[in-house]
Amino acid sequence: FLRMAHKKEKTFQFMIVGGGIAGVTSLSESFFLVKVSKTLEEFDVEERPSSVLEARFPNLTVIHPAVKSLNTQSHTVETADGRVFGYEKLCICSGGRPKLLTQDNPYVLGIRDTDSAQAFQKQLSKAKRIVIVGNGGIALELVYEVEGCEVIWAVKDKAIGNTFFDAGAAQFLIPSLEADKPERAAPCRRPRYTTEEPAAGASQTFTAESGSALGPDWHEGIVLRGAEQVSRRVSVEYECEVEKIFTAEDLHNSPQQTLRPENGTWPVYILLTNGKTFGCDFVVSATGVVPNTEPFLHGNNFALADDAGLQVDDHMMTSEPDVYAAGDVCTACWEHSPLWQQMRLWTQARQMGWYAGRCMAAHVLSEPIELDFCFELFSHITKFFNYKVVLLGKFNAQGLGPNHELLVRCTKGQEYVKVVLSGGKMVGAVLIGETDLEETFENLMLNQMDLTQYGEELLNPNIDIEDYFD
Ligand SMILES: Cc1cc2nc3c(=O)[nH]c(=O)nc-3n(C[C@H](O)[C@H](O)[C@H](O)COP(=O)(O)OP(=O)(O)OC[C@H]3O[C@@H](n4cnc5c(N)ncnc54)[C@H](O)[C@@H]3O)c2cc1C
Ligand SMILES: NC(=O)C1=CN([C@@H]2O[C@H](COP(=O)(O)OP(=O)(O)OC[C@H]3O[C@@H](n4cnc5c(N)ncnc54)[C@H](OP(=O)(O)O)[C@@H]3O)[C@@H](O)[C@H]2O)C=CC1
Repeated sequence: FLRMAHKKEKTFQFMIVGGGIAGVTSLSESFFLVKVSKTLEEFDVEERPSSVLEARFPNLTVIHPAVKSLNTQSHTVETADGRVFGYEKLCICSGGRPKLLTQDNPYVLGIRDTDSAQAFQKQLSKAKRIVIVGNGGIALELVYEVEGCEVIWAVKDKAIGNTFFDAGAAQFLIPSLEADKPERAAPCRRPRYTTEEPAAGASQTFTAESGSALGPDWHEGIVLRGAEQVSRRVSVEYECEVEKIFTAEDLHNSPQQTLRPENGTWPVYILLTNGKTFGCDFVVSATGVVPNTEPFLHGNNFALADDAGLQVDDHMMTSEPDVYAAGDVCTACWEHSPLWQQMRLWTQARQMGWYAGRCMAAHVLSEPIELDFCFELFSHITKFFNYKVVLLGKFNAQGLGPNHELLVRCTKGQEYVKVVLSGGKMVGAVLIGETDLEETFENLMLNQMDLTQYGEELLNPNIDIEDYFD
Protein backbone atom coordinates (compact mmCIF):
# COMPACT_ATOMS: atom_id res chain seq x y z
CA PHE A 1 0.00 0.00 0.00
CA LEU A 2 2.77 2.39 0.95
CA ARG A 3 4.52 1.85 -2.32
CA MET A 4 1.33 2.42 -4.26
CA ALA A 5 0.72 5.63 -2.36
CA HIS A 6 3.99 7.06 -3.71
CA LYS A 7 3.56 9.13 -6.80
CA LYS A 8 5.77 8.37 -9.77
CA GLU A 9 7.97 11.43 -10.20
CA LYS A 10 9.02 10.78 -13.79
CA THR A 11 9.30 7.92 -16.26
CA PHE A 12 12.59 7.51 -18.10
CA GLN A 13 12.99 5.65 -21.36
CA PHE A 14 16.28 4.13 -20.18
CA MET A 15 17.34 3.77 -16.57
CA ILE A 16 20.65 2.41 -15.27
CA VAL A 17 21.25 1.36 -11.67
CA GLY A 18 24.91 1.73 -10.65
CA GLY A 19 27.68 4.15 -11.49
CA GLY A 20 30.62 1.75 -11.91
CA ILE A 21 32.30 0.98 -15.20
CA ALA A 22 29.42 -1.20 -16.43
CA GLY A 23 26.83 1.49 -15.67
CA VAL A 24 28.83 4.31 -17.20
CA THR A 25 29.68 2.43 -20.38
CA SER A 26 26.09 1.37 -20.89
CA LEU A 27 25.54 5.11 -21.46
CA SER A 28 28.12 5.26 -24.23
CA GLU A 29 31.40 3.73 -25.35
CA SER A 30 33.97 4.54 -22.68
CA PHE A 31 36.14 7.52 -23.37
CA PHE A 32 39.10 6.25 -21.35
CA LEU A 33 40.01 3.35 -23.58
CA VAL A 34 43.31 2.42 -25.24
CA LYS A 35 43.08 -0.46 -27.70
CA VAL A 36 46.03 -2.88 -27.60
CA SER A 37 44.78 -5.33 -30.21
CA LYS A 38 41.44 -6.62 -31.52
CA THR A 39 40.20 -7.80 -28.14
CA LEU A 40 42.80 -6.55 -25.63
CA GLU A 41 42.26 -3.17 -24.04
CA GLU A 42 44.16 -1.09 -21.51
CA PHE A 43 42.52 1.57 -19.44
CA ASP A 44 43.20 4.97 -18.10
CA VAL A 45 40.46 5.44 -15.60
CA GLU A 46 39.42 8.35 -13.46
CA GLU A 47 36.64 8.70 -10.96
CA ARG A 48 34.64 11.75 -11.96
CA PRO A 49 31.74 13.55 -10.33
CA SER A 50 28.36 12.81 -11.87
CA SER A 51 28.08 16.47 -12.95
CA VAL A 52 30.82 15.79 -15.54
CA LEU A 53 28.70 13.05 -17.08
CA GLU A 54 25.58 15.20 -17.00
CA ALA A 55 27.45 17.98 -18.79
CA ARG A 56 28.65 15.54 -21.42
CA PHE A 57 25.27 13.94 -21.98
CA PRO A 58 22.55 16.61 -21.79
CA ASN A 59 19.76 13.99 -21.87
CA LEU A 60 21.17 12.27 -18.75
CA THR A 61 19.81 12.71 -15.22
CA VAL A 62 21.86 11.34 -12.32
CA ILE A 63 19.76 10.39 -9.33
CA HIS A 64 21.07 9.98 -5.79
CA PRO A 65 20.71 8.17 -3.43
CA ALA A 66 20.70 4.41 -4.08
CA VAL A 67 17.80 2.34 -5.32
CA LYS A 68 15.95 0.76 -2.39
CA SER A 69 13.56 -1.44 -4.31
CA LEU A 70 12.51 -2.44 -7.77
CA ASN A 71 9.09 -3.48 -8.95
CA THR A 72 9.38 -5.09 -12.37
CA GLN A 73 5.62 -5.43 -12.75
CA SER A 74 4.94 -1.74 -12.46
CA HIS A 75 8.28 -0.86 -14.10
CA THR A 76 9.26 1.39 -11.19
CA VAL A 77 12.18 1.85 -8.83
CA GLU A 78 12.13 3.50 -5.44
CA THR A 79 15.16 5.34 -4.12
CA ALA A 80 16.32 5.37 -0.51
CA ASP A 81 14.72 8.81 0.00
CA GLY A 82 11.32 7.47 -1.03
CA ARG A 83 11.09 8.87 -4.56
CA VAL A 84 9.57 6.62 -7.24
CA PHE A 85 10.63 6.66 -10.89
CA GLY A 86 9.27 4.73 -13.84
CA TYR A 87 11.32 3.16 -16.60
CA GLU A 88 10.72 1.62 -19.99
CA LYS A 89 14.03 -0.27 -20.08
CA LEU A 90 16.22 -0.80 -17.04
CA CYS A 91 19.82 -1.97 -16.83
CA ILE A 92 21.10 -3.24 -13.48
CA CYS A 93 24.81 -2.55 -13.08
CA SER A 94 25.04 -2.76 -9.30
CA GLY A 95 28.38 -4.62 -9.29
CA GLY A 96 29.50 -6.91 -6.50
CA ARG A 97 30.82 -6.77 -2.98
CA PRO A 98 33.64 -8.70 -1.31
CA LYS A 99 32.76 -12.23 -0.27
CA LEU A 100 34.28 -11.84 3.19
CA LEU A 101 35.41 -14.77 5.31
CA THR A 102 33.28 -13.43 8.14
CA GLN A 103 30.90 -10.49 8.36
CA ASP A 104 31.14 -7.68 10.91
CA ASN A 105 34.54 -8.60 12.28
CA PRO A 106 36.61 -5.41 12.66
CA TYR A 107 39.81 -7.44 12.18
CA VAL A 108 38.76 -8.87 8.81
CA LEU A 109 39.04 -6.37 5.96
CA GLY A 110 37.92 -6.54 2.35
CA ILE A 111 38.99 -4.19 -0.44
CA ARG A 112 36.51 -3.02 -3.04
CA ASP A 113 36.20 0.74 -3.36
CA THR A 114 38.17 3.84 -2.38
CA ASP A 115 36.79 3.86 1.17
CA SER A 116 37.73 0.26 1.89
CA ALA A 117 41.17 0.76 0.30
CA GLN A 118 41.69 3.78 2.50
CA ALA A 119 40.61 1.86 5.61
CA PHE A 120 43.07 -0.87 4.66
CA GLN A 121 45.88 1.64 4.09
CA LYS A 122 45.24 3.25 7.47
CA GLN A 123 45.23 -0.01 9.40
CA LEU A 124 48.30 -1.18 7.51
CA SER A 125 50.29 1.89 8.52
CA LYS A 126 50.11 0.65 12.15
CA ALA A 127 50.58 -3.05 11.40
CA LYS A 128 53.57 -5.34 11.93
CA ARG A 129 52.03 -8.49 10.57
CA ILE A 130 48.98 -9.18 8.43
CA VAL A 131 47.48 -12.38 7.06
CA ILE A 132 46.12 -12.35 3.50
CA VAL A 133 43.64 -15.10 2.62
CA GLY A 134 42.79 -15.84 -1.03
CA ASN A 135 44.64 -16.69 -4.20
CA GLY A 136 43.21 -14.34 -6.80
CA GLY A 137 43.74 -10.81 -8.09
CA ILE A 138 43.71 -8.80 -4.88
CA ALA A 139 46.00 -11.19 -2.99
CA LEU A 140 48.49 -11.26 -5.88
CA GLU A 141 48.60 -7.49 -5.93
CA LEU A 142 48.88 -7.03 -2.18
CA VAL A 143 51.62 -9.56 -1.47
CA TYR A 144 53.81 -7.77 -3.99
CA GLU A 145 52.94 -4.21 -3.04
CA VAL A 146 52.84 -4.28 0.76
CA GLU A 147 56.08 -3.28 2.46
CA GLY A 148 57.15 -2.58 6.03
CA CYS A 149 55.03 -5.41 7.38
CA GLU A 150 55.31 -9.16 7.56
CA VAL A 151 52.75 -10.88 5.34
CA ILE A 152 51.46 -14.42 5.84
CA TRP A 153 49.68 -15.50 2.67
CA ALA A 154 47.25 -18.40 3.06
CA VAL A 155 46.23 -20.07 -0.20
CA LYS A 156 43.97 -23.08 -0.76
CA ASP A 157 46.02 -24.38 -3.63
CA LYS A 158 49.42 -25.92 -4.33
CA ALA A 159 50.58 -22.83 -6.26
CA ILE A 160 49.99 -19.09 -6.14
CA GLY A 161 47.57 -17.21 -8.38
CA ASN A 162 45.26 -20.08 -9.30
CA THR A 163 42.51 -17.85 -10.69
CA PHE A 164 44.86 -16.41 -13.28
CA PHE A 165 47.50 -18.99 -14.14
CA ASP A 166 48.94 -22.45 -13.65
CA ALA A 167 51.70 -23.82 -11.42
CA GLY A 168 54.35 -23.20 -14.11
CA ALA A 169 53.62 -19.50 -14.26
CA ALA A 170 53.48 -19.40 -10.46
CA GLN A 171 56.94 -20.92 -10.35
CA PHE A 172 58.16 -18.23 -12.73
CA LEU A 173 56.72 -15.44 -10.59
CA ILE A 174 57.67 -16.64 -7.09
CA PRO A 175 61.30 -15.35 -7.17
CA SER A 176 59.93 -11.80 -7.63
CA LEU A 177 58.38 -12.05 -4.18
CA GLU A 178 61.80 -12.52 -2.66
CA ALA A 179 63.62 -9.92 -4.77
CA ASP A 180 63.61 -6.17 -4.19
CA LYS A 181 61.04 -4.24 -6.14
CA PRO A 182 62.33 -2.26 -9.13
CA GLU A 183 61.89 1.50 -8.97
CA ARG A 184 58.49 2.68 -10.11
CA ALA A 185 58.55 4.11 -13.64
CA ALA A 186 56.35 7.10 -12.94
CA PRO A 187 54.21 8.23 -10.05
CA CYS A 188 50.50 7.95 -10.49
CA ARG A 189 49.02 11.14 -11.85
CA ARG A 190 45.46 10.40 -10.88
CA PRO A 191 43.96 11.56 -7.60
CA ARG A 192 42.21 8.55 -6.12
CA TYR A 193 40.86 9.34 -2.70
CA THR A 194 38.03 11.75 -2.66
CA THR A 195 35.87 10.53 0.19
CA GLU A 196 36.09 11.33 3.86
CA GLU A 197 38.07 9.09 6.17
CA PRO A 198 36.08 6.15 7.51
CA ALA A 199 35.78 5.86 11.28
CA ALA A 200 38.78 4.11 12.88
CA GLY A 201 38.27 0.50 13.91
CA ALA A 202 34.74 0.35 12.54
CA SER A 203 33.89 -2.93 10.87
CA GLN A 204 33.19 -2.72 7.18
CA THR A 205 29.83 -2.94 5.57
CA PHE A 206 29.51 -3.01 1.81
CA THR A 207 26.16 -1.60 0.79
CA ALA A 208 24.55 0.17 -2.14
CA GLU A 209 26.09 3.36 -0.77
CA SER A 210 29.58 1.89 -1.21
CA GLY A 211 31.53 3.21 -4.14
CA SER A 212 32.42 1.58 -7.44
CA ALA A 213 35.06 -1.12 -7.57
CA LEU A 214 38.67 -0.11 -7.84
CA GLY A 215 40.19 -1.09 -11.12
CA PRO A 216 43.57 -1.53 -12.76
CA ASP A 217 46.49 0.25 -11.05
CA TRP A 218 44.42 1.14 -7.98
CA HIS A 219 47.44 0.80 -5.69
CA GLU A 220 49.78 2.94 -7.76
CA GLY A 221 50.57 6.24 -6.16
CA ILE A 222 49.32 5.15 -2.73
CA VAL A 223 51.61 4.03 0.04
CA LEU A 224 51.00 0.46 1.15
CA ARG A 225 53.46 0.46 4.04
CA GLY A 226 53.26 -1.08 7.48
CA ALA A 227 54.84 -0.01 10.74
CA GLU A 228 58.12 -1.93 10.43
CA GLN A 229 61.40 -0.90 8.85
CA VAL A 230 61.52 -3.99 6.64
CA SER A 231 60.99 -4.26 2.91
CA ARG A 232 58.76 -7.03 1.59
CA ARG A 233 58.58 -10.21 3.71
CA VAL A 234 56.04 -12.78 2.57
CA SER A 235 55.58 -16.38 3.76
CA VAL A 236 53.18 -18.52 1.78
CA GLU A 237 51.08 -21.17 3.55
CA TYR A 238 49.97 -23.53 0.78
CA GLU A 239 46.95 -25.83 0.66
CA CYS A 240 45.15 -24.46 3.67
CA GLU A 241 41.99 -22.62 4.54
CA VAL A 242 40.82 -20.69 7.55
CA GLU A 243 39.49 -22.73 10.42
CA LYS A 244 38.93 -19.96 12.92
CA ILE A 245 39.58 -16.27 13.51
CA PHE A 246 39.63 -15.28 17.18
CA THR A 247 40.98 -12.80 19.72
CA ALA A 248 42.79 -13.53 22.98
CA GLU A 249 39.61 -12.43 24.71
CA ASP A 250 37.64 -15.11 22.86
CA LEU A 251 40.03 -17.67 24.34
CA HIS A 252 39.44 -16.42 27.89
CA ASN A 253 35.82 -17.31 27.30
CA SER A 254 36.71 -20.87 26.25
CA PRO A 255 39.27 -21.93 28.90
CA GLN A 256 39.96 -25.35 27.32
CA GLN A 257 41.84 -23.60 24.52
CA THR A 258 45.12 -21.75 25.07
CA LEU A 259 47.64 -19.98 22.91
CA ARG A 260 51.22 -21.19 22.72
CA PRO A 261 53.88 -18.64 23.78
CA GLU A 262 55.28 -18.50 20.21
CA ASN A 263 51.99 -17.03 19.06
CA GLY A 264 52.88 -13.80 20.93
CA THR A 265 50.39 -11.10 21.79
CA TRP A 266 48.37 -9.82 18.87
CA PRO A 267 45.01 -8.13 18.33
CA VAL A 268 43.70 -11.17 16.44
CA TYR A 269 44.68 -14.78 15.65
CA ILE A 270 43.97 -17.00 12.71
CA LEU A 271 43.97 -20.79 12.88
CA LEU A 272 44.56 -22.44 9.50
CA THR A 273 43.51 -25.94 8.49
CA ASN A 274 47.20 -26.95 8.36
CA GLY A 275 47.15 -26.62 12.16
CA LYS A 276 49.21 -23.42 12.32
CA THR A 277 48.06 -20.38 14.27
CA PHE A 278 49.29 -16.89 13.38
CA GLY A 279 48.81 -13.77 15.43
CA CYS A 280 48.45 -10.60 13.36
CA ASP A 281 47.15 -7.05 13.35
CA PHE A 282 44.37 -7.90 10.91
CA VAL A 283 43.29 -10.33 8.20
CA VAL A 284 42.62 -9.35 4.58
CA SER A 285 39.85 -11.43 3.06
CA ALA A 286 40.73 -11.43 -0.64
CA THR A 287 38.28 -14.21 -1.31
CA GLY A 288 36.26 -13.10 -4.31
CA VAL A 289 33.05 -11.19 -4.93
CA VAL A 290 29.31 -11.74 -4.60
CA PRO A 291 26.94 -10.04 -7.04
CA ASN A 292 25.02 -7.10 -5.52
CA THR A 293 21.41 -8.16 -5.77
CA GLU A 294 20.40 -7.80 -2.14
CA PRO A 295 18.17 -6.39 -0.90
CA PHE A 296 16.84 -4.14 -3.63
CA LEU A 297 15.79 -6.89 -6.05
CA HIS A 298 13.65 -8.74 -3.49
CA GLY A 299 10.07 -9.39 -4.40
CA ASN A 300 10.75 -9.96 -8.10
CA ASN A 301 11.37 -13.21 -9.98
CA PHE A 302 14.92 -12.89 -11.20
CA ALA A 303 16.55 -16.14 -12.24
CA LEU A 304 19.89 -16.39 -10.44
CA ALA A 305 22.92 -18.43 -11.51
CA ASP A 306 24.85 -20.74 -9.17
CA ASP A 307 27.23 -17.90 -8.30
CA ALA A 308 24.20 -15.74 -7.32
CA GLY A 309 24.56 -13.47 -10.35
CA LEU A 310 21.55 -12.30 -12.36
CA GLN A 311 21.23 -14.66 -15.30
CA VAL A 312 21.46 -12.78 -18.61
CA ASP A 313 20.95 -14.04 -22.15
CA ASP A 314 22.86 -13.08 -25.28
CA HIS A 315 21.05 -9.73 -25.31
CA MET A 316 22.03 -9.02 -21.69
CA MET A 317 18.39 -9.50 -20.68
CA THR A 318 17.49 -10.89 -17.29
CA SER A 319 14.49 -13.16 -16.76
CA GLU A 320 12.31 -10.12 -15.99
CA PRO A 321 10.79 -8.16 -18.89
CA ASP A 322 12.61 -4.99 -19.97
CA VAL A 323 15.33 -5.53 -17.35
CA TYR A 324 18.92 -5.94 -18.52
CA ALA A 325 22.05 -6.43 -16.42
CA ALA A 326 25.78 -5.97 -17.01
CA GLY A 327 29.08 -6.23 -15.16
CA ASP A 328 29.87 -8.00 -11.89
CA VAL A 329 26.20 -8.32 -10.94
CA CYS A 330 25.33 -10.60 -13.85
CA THR A 331 26.21 -14.10 -14.99
CA ALA A 332 26.51 -14.68 -18.72
CA CYS A 333 24.14 -17.60 -19.39
CA TRP A 334 24.19 -17.71 -23.16
CA GLU A 335 26.03 -20.49 -24.94
CA HIS A 336 29.59 -19.17 -24.81
CA SER A 337 31.98 -19.13 -27.71
CA PRO A 338 34.47 -22.02 -27.23
CA LEU A 339 37.22 -19.47 -26.44
CA TRP A 340 35.41 -17.21 -23.97
CA GLN A 341 34.52 -17.43 -20.30
CA GLN A 342 33.22 -14.95 -17.82
CA MET A 343 35.48 -13.50 -15.13
CA ARG A 344 34.48 -10.59 -12.95
CA LEU A 345 36.87 -8.08 -14.47
CA TRP A 346 36.86 -4.43 -15.39
CA THR A 347 37.27 -5.33 -19.06
CA GLN A 348 34.22 -7.53 -19.12
CA ALA A 349 32.11 -5.10 -17.08
CA ARG A 350 32.92 -2.43 -19.65
CA GLN A 351 32.20 -4.69 -22.61
CA MET A 352 28.94 -5.94 -21.12
CA GLY A 353 27.82 -2.42 -20.19
CA TRP A 354 28.46 -1.11 -23.66
CA TYR A 355 26.77 -4.07 -25.32
CA ALA A 356 23.76 -3.90 -22.96
CA GLY A 357 23.33 -0.22 -23.88
CA ARG A 358 23.33 -1.12 -27.56
CA CYS A 359 20.84 -3.97 -26.99
CA MET A 360 18.43 -1.68 -25.12
CA ALA A 361 18.57 0.87 -27.93
CA ALA A 362 18.19 -1.81 -30.63
CA HIS A 363 15.14 -3.28 -28.90
CA VAL A 364 13.46 0.11 -28.60
CA LEU A 365 14.08 0.72 -32.30
CA SER A 366 13.05 -2.88 -33.15
CA GLU A 367 16.42 -3.40 -34.82
CA PRO A 368 18.23 -6.76 -34.82
CA ILE A 369 21.45 -7.04 -32.84
CA GLU A 370 24.03 -9.81 -32.69
CA LEU A 371 26.27 -10.82 -29.79
CA ASP A 372 29.24 -8.50 -29.77
CA PHE A 373 32.55 -9.66 -31.22
CA CYS A 374 34.31 -9.06 -27.88
CA PHE A 375 32.63 -12.20 -26.51
CA GLU A 376 34.35 -14.38 -29.12
CA LEU A 377 37.69 -14.58 -27.33
CA PHE A 378 38.52 -14.11 -23.66
CA SER A 379 41.32 -11.59 -23.27
CA HIS A 380 42.74 -9.89 -20.22
CA ILE A 381 45.80 -7.72 -19.83
CA THR A 382 47.12 -6.86 -16.40
CA LYS A 383 50.26 -6.65 -14.30
CA PHE A 384 51.37 -9.01 -11.55
CA PHE A 385 54.68 -8.76 -9.70
CA ASN A 386 55.64 -5.98 -12.10
CA TYR A 387 55.32 -8.24 -15.14
CA LYS A 388 52.87 -7.62 -17.95
CA VAL A 389 50.43 -10.54 -17.96
CA VAL A 390 48.23 -11.35 -20.95
CA LEU A 391 45.63 -14.12 -20.78
CA LEU A 392 43.89 -15.29 -23.93
CA GLY A 393 41.13 -17.82 -24.60
CA LYS A 394 41.16 -20.98 -22.50
CA PHE A 395 44.43 -19.88 -20.92
CA ASN A 396 44.27 -22.55 -18.24
CA ALA A 397 42.78 -25.18 -20.56
CA GLN A 398 39.46 -24.57 -18.76
CA GLY A 399 36.90 -27.21 -19.68
CA LEU A 400 39.17 -28.97 -22.18
CA GLY A 401 39.68 -32.16 -20.18
CA PRO A 402 42.70 -34.27 -21.18
CA ASN A 403 42.16 -33.45 -24.84
CA HIS A 404 44.79 -30.72 -25.13
CA GLU A 405 48.50 -30.10 -25.49
CA LEU A 406 50.69 -27.47 -23.82
CA LEU A 407 53.76 -25.73 -25.23
CA VAL A 408 55.85 -23.72 -22.78
CA ARG A 409 58.80 -21.39 -23.21
CA CYS A 410 60.34 -19.81 -20.15
CA THR A 411 63.34 -17.57 -19.57
CA LYS A 412 63.88 -17.01 -15.86
CA GLY A 413 63.27 -13.44 -14.81
CA GLN A 414 62.26 -12.44 -18.32
CA GLU A 415 59.28 -14.21 -19.84
CA TYR A 416 56.90 -17.13 -19.51
CA VAL A 417 54.93 -18.20 -22.56
CA LYS A 418 52.38 -20.99 -22.47
CA VAL A 419 50.21 -22.03 -25.38
CA VAL A 420 47.22 -24.37 -25.15
CA LEU A 421 46.51 -26.38 -28.29
CA SER A 422 43.49 -28.53 -28.95
CA GLY A 423 43.11 -30.57 -32.15
CA GLY A 424 46.17 -28.74 -33.53
CA LYS A 425 44.57 -25.32 -33.05
CA MET A 426 45.56 -22.66 -30.57
CA VAL A 427 42.83 -22.21 -27.96
CA GLY A 428 44.58 -20.37 -25.14
CA ALA A 429 47.75 -18.63 -24.01
CA VAL A 430 49.43 -17.12 -20.96
CA LEU A 431 52.03 -14.48 -21.81
CA ILE A 432 54.11 -13.06 -18.97
CA GLY A 433 56.72 -10.39 -19.65
CA GLU A 434 57.30 -8.32 -22.79
CA THR A 435 56.69 -11.20 -25.20
CA ASP A 436 55.15 -9.13 -27.99
CA LEU A 437 53.18 -12.22 -28.99
CA GLU A 438 49.68 -11.18 -28.02
CA GLU A 439 48.49 -9.88 -31.36
CA THR A 440 49.78 -12.84 -33.38
CA PHE A 441 48.38 -15.35 -30.91
CA GLU A 442 45.08 -13.58 -30.76
CA ASN A 443 44.84 -13.81 -34.55
CA LEU A 444 45.79 -17.48 -34.52
CA MET A 445 43.04 -18.15 -32.01
CA LEU A 446 40.43 -16.11 -33.83
CA ASN A 447 41.12 -17.68 -37.24
CA GLN A 448 41.61 -21.20 -35.76
CA MET A 449 44.40 -22.05 -38.17
CA ASP A 450 45.64 -25.64 -38.02
CA LEU A 451 49.12 -25.40 -36.48
CA THR A 452 49.93 -29.14 -36.43
CA GLN A 453 52.76 -28.82 -38.96
CA TYR A 454 54.60 -26.23 -36.83
CA GLY A 455 54.79 -28.34 -33.68
CA GLU A 456 57.15 -26.95 -31.06
CA GLU A 457 58.62 -24.51 -33.61
CA LEU A 458 55.68 -22.32 -32.72
CA LEU A 459 57.58 -21.15 -29.65
CA ASN A 460 61.06 -21.20 -31.15
CA PRO A 461 62.54 -17.88 -29.98
CA ASN A 462 64.70 -17.70 -33.13
CA ILE A 463 61.68 -17.54 -35.39
CA ASP A 464 59.91 -14.23 -35.76
CA ILE A 465 56.47 -15.67 -35.49
CA GLU A 466 54.82 -12.42 -36.50
CA ASP A 467 56.50 -12.51 -39.94
CA TYR A 468 55.81 -16.21 -40.19
CA PHE A 469 52.05 -15.85 -40.09
CA ASP A 470 51.65 -12.50 -41.81
C1 LIG B 1 40.94 -3.94 -5.57
C2 LIG B 1 40.44 -4.30 -6.93
C3 LIG B 1 41.31 -4.32 -8.01
C4 LIG B 1 40.86 -4.68 -9.27
N1 LIG B 1 41.74 -4.69 -10.29
C5 LIG B 1 41.31 -5.04 -11.52
C6 LIG B 1 42.22 -5.07 -12.60
O1 LIG B 1 43.41 -4.75 -12.46
N2 LIG B 1 41.75 -5.44 -13.82
C7 LIG B 1 40.45 -5.77 -14.03
O2 LIG B 1 40.08 -6.09 -15.16
N3 LIG B 1 39.56 -5.77 -13.00
C8 LIG B 1 39.96 -5.42 -11.76
N4 LIG B 1 39.08 -5.43 -10.72
C9 LIG B 1 37.68 -5.83 -10.96
C10 LIG B 1 36.85 -4.66 -11.52
O3 LIG B 1 37.10 -3.51 -10.77
C11 LIG B 1 35.37 -4.99 -11.49
O4 LIG B 1 35.14 -6.20 -12.18
C12 LIG B 1 34.54 -3.89 -12.17
O5 LIG B 1 34.86 -2.64 -11.68
C13 LIG B 1 33.06 -4.14 -11.97
O6 LIG B 1 32.36 -3.06 -12.48
P1 LIG B 1 30.80 -2.92 -12.25
O7 LIG B 1 30.39 -1.61 -12.89
O8 LIG B 1 30.09 -4.15 -12.66
O9 LIG B 1 30.60 -2.83 -10.66
P2 LIG B 1 31.06 -1.76 -9.57
O10 LIG B 1 32.29 -1.05 -9.97
O11 LIG B 1 31.02 -2.47 -8.26
O12 LIG B 1 29.90 -0.67 -9.60
C14 LIG B 1 28.64 -0.92 -9.09
C15 LIG B 1 27.98 0.40 -8.76
O13 LIG B 1 26.63 0.18 -8.42
C16 LIG B 1 26.30 0.94 -7.29
N5 LIG B 1 25.15 0.32 -6.62
C17 LIG B 1 25.09 -0.88 -5.98
N6 LIG B 1 23.86 -1.10 -5.51
C18 LIG B 1 23.12 -0.01 -5.89
C19 LIG B 1 21.76 0.36 -5.67
N7 LIG B 1 20.90 -0.40 -5.00
N8 LIG B 1 21.37 1.55 -6.18
C20 LIG B 1 22.22 2.36 -6.87
N9 LIG B 1 23.51 2.05 -7.09
C21 LIG B 1 23.94 0.88 -6.60
C22 LIG B 1 27.58 0.96 -6.46
O14 LIG B 1 27.60 2.06 -5.57
C23 LIG B 1 28.62 1.11 -7.57
O15 LIG B 1 28.80 2.46 -7.92
C24 LIG B 1 39.50 -5.05 -9.45
C25 LIG B 1 38.62 -5.04 -8.36
C26 LIG B 1 39.07 -4.67 -7.12
C27 LIG B 1 38.13 -4.66 -5.96
N1 LIG C 1 44.74 -7.56 -11.98
C1 LIG C 1 43.50 -8.03 -12.00
O1 LIG C 1 43.01 -8.47 -13.03
C2 LIG C 1 42.72 -8.01 -10.74
C3 LIG C 1 41.41 -8.40 -10.73
N2 LIG C 1 40.69 -8.34 -9.58
C4 LIG C 1 39.27 -8.74 -9.61
O2 LIG C 1 38.61 -8.19 -8.49
C5 LIG C 1 37.72 -9.11 -7.91
C6 LIG C 1 38.07 -9.35 -6.45
O3 LIG C 1 39.38 -9.93 -6.33
P1 LIG C 1 39.65 -11.18 -5.36
O4 LIG C 1 38.93 -10.98 -4.07
O5 LIG C 1 41.10 -11.41 -5.36
O6 LIG C 1 38.85 -12.35 -6.08
P2 LIG C 1 39.31 -13.56 -7.05
O7 LIG C 1 38.06 -14.17 -7.53
O8 LIG C 1 40.32 -13.10 -8.03
O9 LIG C 1 40.06 -14.56 -6.06
C7 LIG C 1 39.45 -15.09 -4.93
C8 LIG C 1 40.37 -16.16 -4.37
O10 LIG C 1 39.96 -16.52 -3.07
C9 LIG C 1 39.81 -17.94 -2.99
N3 LIG C 1 38.80 -18.23 -1.99
C10 LIG C 1 37.45 -18.10 -2.09
N4 LIG C 1 36.88 -18.42 -0.92
C11 LIG C 1 37.88 -18.77 -0.07
C12 LIG C 1 37.92 -19.19 1.28
N5 LIG C 1 36.81 -19.30 2.01
N6 LIG C 1 39.13 -19.46 1.82
C13 LIG C 1 40.27 -19.35 1.11
N7 LIG C 1 40.29 -18.93 -0.17
C14 LIG C 1 39.11 -18.64 -0.75
C15 LIG C 1 39.42 -18.35 -4.40
O11 LIG C 1 39.67 -19.72 -4.61
P3 LIG C 1 38.74 -20.53 -5.66
O12 LIG C 1 38.97 -19.86 -6.97
O13 LIG C 1 39.31 -21.90 -5.58
O14 LIG C 1 37.37 -20.38 -5.15
C16 LIG C 1 40.36 -17.45 -5.19
O15 LIG C 1 41.66 -17.97 -5.20
C17 LIG C 1 37.78 -10.36 -8.76
O16 LIG C 1 36.72 -10.31 -9.67
C18 LIG C 1 39.11 -10.24 -9.48
O17 LIG C 1 39.09 -10.85 -10.76
C19 LIG C 1 41.24 -7.90 -8.43
C20 LIG C 1 42.53 -7.48 -8.38
C21 LIG C 1 43.39 -7.50 -9.54
